[in-house]
Amino acid sequence: MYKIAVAGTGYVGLVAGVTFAEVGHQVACVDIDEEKVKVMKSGVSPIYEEGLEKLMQKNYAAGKLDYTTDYKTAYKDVDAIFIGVGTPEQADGSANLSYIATVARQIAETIENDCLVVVKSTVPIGTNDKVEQFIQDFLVHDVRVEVASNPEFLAQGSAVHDTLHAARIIIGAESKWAEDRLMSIYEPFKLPIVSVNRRSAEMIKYASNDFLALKISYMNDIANLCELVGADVQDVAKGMSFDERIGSKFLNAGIGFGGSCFPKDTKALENLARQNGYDLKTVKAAIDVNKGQKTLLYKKASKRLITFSGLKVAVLGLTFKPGTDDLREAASLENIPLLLEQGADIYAFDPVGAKNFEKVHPEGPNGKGTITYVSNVEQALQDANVCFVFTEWEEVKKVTPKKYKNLMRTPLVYDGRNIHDVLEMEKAGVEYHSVGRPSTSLAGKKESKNHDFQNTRY
Ligand SMILES: NC(=O)C1=CN([C@@H]2O[C@H](COP(=O)(O)OP(=O)(O)OC[C@H]3O[C@@H](n4cnc5c(N)ncnc54)[C@H](O)[C@@H]3O)[C@@H](O)[C@H]2O)C=CC1
Ligand SMILES: O=C(O)[C@H]1O[C@H](OP(=O)(O)OP(=O)(O)OC[C@H]2O[C@@H](n3ccc(=O)[nH]c3=O)[C@H](O)[C@@H]2O)[C@H](O)[C@@H](O)[C@@H]1O
Repeated sequence: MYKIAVAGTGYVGLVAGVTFAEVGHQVACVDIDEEKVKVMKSGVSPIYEEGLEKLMQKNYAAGKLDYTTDYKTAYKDVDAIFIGVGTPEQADGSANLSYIATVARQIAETIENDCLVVVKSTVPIGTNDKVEQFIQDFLVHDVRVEVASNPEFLAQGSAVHDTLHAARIIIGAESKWAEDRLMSIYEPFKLPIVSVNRRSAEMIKYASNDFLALKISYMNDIANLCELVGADVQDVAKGMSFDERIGSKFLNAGIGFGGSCFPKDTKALENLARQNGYDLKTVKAAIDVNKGQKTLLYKKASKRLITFSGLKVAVLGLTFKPGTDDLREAASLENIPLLLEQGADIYAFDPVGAKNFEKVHPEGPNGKGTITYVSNVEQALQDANVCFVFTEWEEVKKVTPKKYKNLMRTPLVYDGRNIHDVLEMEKAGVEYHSVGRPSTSLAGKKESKNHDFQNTRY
C-alpha cells in the first residue's frame, strides 16, 4: 500500500485517485475548486462517469480516499504525487503548461519525504524533464524527488472501466528507483506494463491519440468521396474492418471528432513539430479534414432550406459523444450558434448534456432564435421542420423511421452520426441525409450518366 496524492480531480485525476484507492492505496485527491471538493465529500461525482460515484462513496466510507483543497497537508509526506491537471490548447495550438507549473511549484515547496512525482496529464515531449528541473530548483526540504511520465488512455464515458481494464500502462522513467516505485503502485491492477524513457512515454500518448484522430479523419475524407462517387462509407468500413491490420474500431464517419483531447492533441503535436522545424503533414491533414466536417450537414441543410428563420429545429444530442456530459469541442457548439443566428427555434434533447450547454449559452449564443431544452426525443421532434442528429445516444438510436415521419411536420433528417438505415428511412417516407452514404431518393438521387470507364485502363 502506498500513500498517494493526486493533483486535479477532473476525468483523469479523479478516476485515477478513486481506482488507486479501490486497489488498496491510501489516496488524497487535491483540487483548487472548493465547491468541487465539497460536492465530492458529500458522495457526489462532479462528472458523469458510469460506476464512479459508487466507487467514490465506497472508498471514502472505508477511509481510503479523501478530497481536499489543502495541498500542503496532502503533499507533505506521500510516496507519490500524480499530476492530472489540464493542459488546454493555447491560441497557437501549443499546450498551456501553467497548471502543471503551479502544481510543480506547490510540490517543491511542500514535500518533506522522498517522493515520486508522476505526470499523468498529456504534455509535450520534454515537459517531464522541465518539471523535474523546476521542482529541484524550488525544493525547500532536502529530499529525493524524481519525475516519471505515466500518460493516461481512458476515454470519457467509460473512464472507470478503461482504467481498471487498460490495454497497457505506460511508464516513462529515468531511474530504477522511479521505475520500480511506479511499477509497484500499478502492480495490484495486474495489467500489461510498458516501461520506456520519459520522452518516449510522452510521445506514445500523442502518437496514439493522433493516430486515432487520423483514422477518423481518413474515414471522413473517404466518406466525402463516397458521396461523390455513389459508394456507402458504412459498407466500405465494414469491408475494410475484416482485415485485422485495419481493425473494426474508429472507422465511423460522421461530423468529425470532438472532445477535450483529439482536437487539442493533434494541434499540440503539430505545433511541437513546427517548433522543431518539421512539417507533420499527416496530423495537419487530420486537423484540416476535421475542421470542414463539423458543419458539413448544416451547410447541406442550408442549401436545401435556404433559411432556418422561423423553423422548428429538433436537435438530438449536444455532447461530443454519448456517455458523457462533456461539451468540449462538440459539434453542437459549432452548429447551434449558426442555426440561432438564422432565427431557428431549436428544441434540443440530450439525456445529460443540456445543463452544461445552458451554462455555456444561457440565453442562446447570439440572442436570435430560441433554444428550448426538452426531456425526451418525442418533444424535440413534435412538429419539427427539420432534425439534426449530433450525438448517437441510445435514446436517439432507438428513434424509428416511423416516429420521425409521424411526429415531424416535415420529416427531414440530417444525421451526423450515421445511426439510421437509409432504406428504412426511405420506406417510411423520411428524407434522410447522413455522411458518406446515399441520401434517400426523396432527396433526389443523382443518376450517373458517365461512360468514362470505356476509356479507363485497369
Ligand atoms: N479527459 C480525458 O478523457 C483525458 C484527459 N487526458 C489529459 O489529462 C489532463 C487532465 O484532463 P481532464 O481530467 O479532462 O481535466 P479537467 O479539466 O477535467 O480537470 C482538471 C482539474 O484540475 C484542477 N486544478 C487546476 N489547477 C490545480 C492545482 N494547482 N491543484 C489541484 N487541482 C488543480 C481543476 O480545478 C480541475 O478540476 C489533460 O492533460 C488531458 O489532456 C488524458 C487522457 C484522457
Ligand atoms: O486523451 C484523451 O483524452 C482520450 O481521447 C480519446 O477519448 P475521448 O475523447 O473520451 O473519446 P473517443 O471515444 O475517442 O471519441 C472522440 C471523438 O471522436 C469521435 N469518433 C470516434 C470514433 C469514430 O469512429 N468516429 C468518430 O467520429 C467521437 O464522436 C468523439 O467526438 C481516446 O479514445 C482516449 O484513448 C484518450 O485517452
